[in-house]
Amino acid sequence: MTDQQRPKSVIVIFGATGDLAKRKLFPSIYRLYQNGKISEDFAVIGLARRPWTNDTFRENVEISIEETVSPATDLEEFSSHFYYQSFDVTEPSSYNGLNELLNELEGTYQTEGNRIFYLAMAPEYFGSIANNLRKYGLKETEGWTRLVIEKPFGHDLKSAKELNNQIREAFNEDQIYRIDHYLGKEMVQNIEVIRFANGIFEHLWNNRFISNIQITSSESLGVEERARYYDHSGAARDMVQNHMLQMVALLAMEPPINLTTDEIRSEKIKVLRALRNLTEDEVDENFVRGQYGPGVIRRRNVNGYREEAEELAYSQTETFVAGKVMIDNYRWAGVPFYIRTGKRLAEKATHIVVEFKDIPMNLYYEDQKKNPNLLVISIQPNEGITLFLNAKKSGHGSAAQPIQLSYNNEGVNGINTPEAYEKLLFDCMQGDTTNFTHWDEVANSWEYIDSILETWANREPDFPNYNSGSMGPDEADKLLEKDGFHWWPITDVIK
Ligand SMILES: NC(=O)C1=CN([C@@H]2O[C@H](COP(=O)(O)OP(=O)(O)OC[C@H]3O[C@@H](n4cnc5c(N)ncnc54)[C@H](OP(=O)(O)O)[C@@H]3O)[C@@H](O)[C@H]2O)C=CC1
Ligand SMILES: O=C1O[C@H](COP(=O)(O)O)[C@@H](O)[C@H](O)[C@H]1O
Repeated sequence: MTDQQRPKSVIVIFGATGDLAKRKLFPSIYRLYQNGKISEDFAVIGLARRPWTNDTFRENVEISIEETVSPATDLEEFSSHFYYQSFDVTEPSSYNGLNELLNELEGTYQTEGNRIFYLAMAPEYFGSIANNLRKYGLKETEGWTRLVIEKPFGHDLKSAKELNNQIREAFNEDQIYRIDHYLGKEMVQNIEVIRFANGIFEHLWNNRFISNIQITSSESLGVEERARYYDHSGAARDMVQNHMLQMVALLAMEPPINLTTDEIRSEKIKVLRALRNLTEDEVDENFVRGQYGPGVIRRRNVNGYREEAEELAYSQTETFVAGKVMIDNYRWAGVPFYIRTGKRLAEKATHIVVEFKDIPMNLYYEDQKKNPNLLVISIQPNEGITLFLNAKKSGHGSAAQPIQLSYNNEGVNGINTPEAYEKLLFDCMQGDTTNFTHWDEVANSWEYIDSILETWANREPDFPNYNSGSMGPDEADKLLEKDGFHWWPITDVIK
């Protein structure tokens, strides 16, 4: 990439003293810089209320990178591109000051007027920030302007629509980048390639050959420092409405006619529109929620959710969701997509298991034990694909045994690395919205989740109902047992 081709811009981070900026955004920008993916002509403006100076900000940026990226070199030179402005988003006069700083930096760095506004703040501010950016002329530039919005995008369909209307008054859809960091994960992006670049899978990828699909995203961490946000959200809003349903969409979509953003998004939207909305009884039947109690994780005693912070003492918020998602279309009629996600589970891992239907008669297993073929897509911590087949047991006789064909994607990224954010920030700078969610995806996902949340709001949960260190409440296992299936173990098959 020549310097001319590298994206140039000023990145304005609202909420630059916060957790997301520290853990994901600064390290991502650094990795782009380190790998020569952004031009030397870049600047970052950090905004938040606390009275930091440029020096304090740069020191914090350097610390965050030292903690997350290795090796970290040239940190001083890198952090000299970072500027801080004490800024209260609720105070309109702040925006004039920001405009001045932007103009000044655009003179110092040849960023061609390109601006990214990254909203790494509580969602209640998103609408008014977008509006003020327009009102105070910050969008008027010779280059492009893009708005990156963190999740959660609304609290339900109604609030998401209101928020979207507010943002759309100031920005066009093609300027809005609604981030879902799962779409930046290497193996999530690989789902499309595995499906559409392999004849052997695509022919079998339907209700005639697949019995069920399981998606597990388990976390061993608890709520950590985010109790205020999380208790207002819960696992259904925090993980299912976005990351889990995005994975369902990628697994279930039809092949797009080409790889353009519009065609890919349009196929995903069709899947989300085909999700079977549930009646109250169906929610009871097909969805399970849980909240963690105390327990042991890797030989360490951990608190229950209600003991994590004072304000959680009587919380009714779910930290676990398992569900059976049905897609009412020609390809998937009758195939359950089981999803499962939760905090304080036995381990941190995200896996997809595609279980193929069994052969009509099994000649090779004396005990008639069934070993269906499985395709496992390992998303994290290790990345890869494993195909479980049956093959002859060595030696005499014709008995069969399960074997695995594995591909280990060498670029292991580990947990909690900025890698997904790095890719998405780069896409944003290139103007590529493919791996960001379109409003129609957000709206259809909310419509599905709303019916579940409305049912739950009318039921008193019996919490806590799973021990930390387990894989969630027993009901989550029963959900599959009723259909004659079971969760395949999440233990990483890719070593
Ligand atoms: N942290 C994470 O892992 C993830 C976060 N997100 C989303 O990212 C966003 C940010 O989350 P996170 O970083 O964890 O939140 P934090 O609470 O850590 O940070 C919030 C930031 O907003 C600033 N802020 C608060 N009020 C104002 C105000 N009136 N004017 C200006 N700045 C203000 C705070 O700084 P100050 O107090 O100095 O003003 C701080 O920098 C949220 O939407 C969250 O849902 C999404 C996925 C993961
Ligand atoms: O968006 C979120 O995702 C994280 C899990 O992300 P991962 O990349 O570590 O799998 C989750 O912890 C957090 O609660 C949620 O807001």
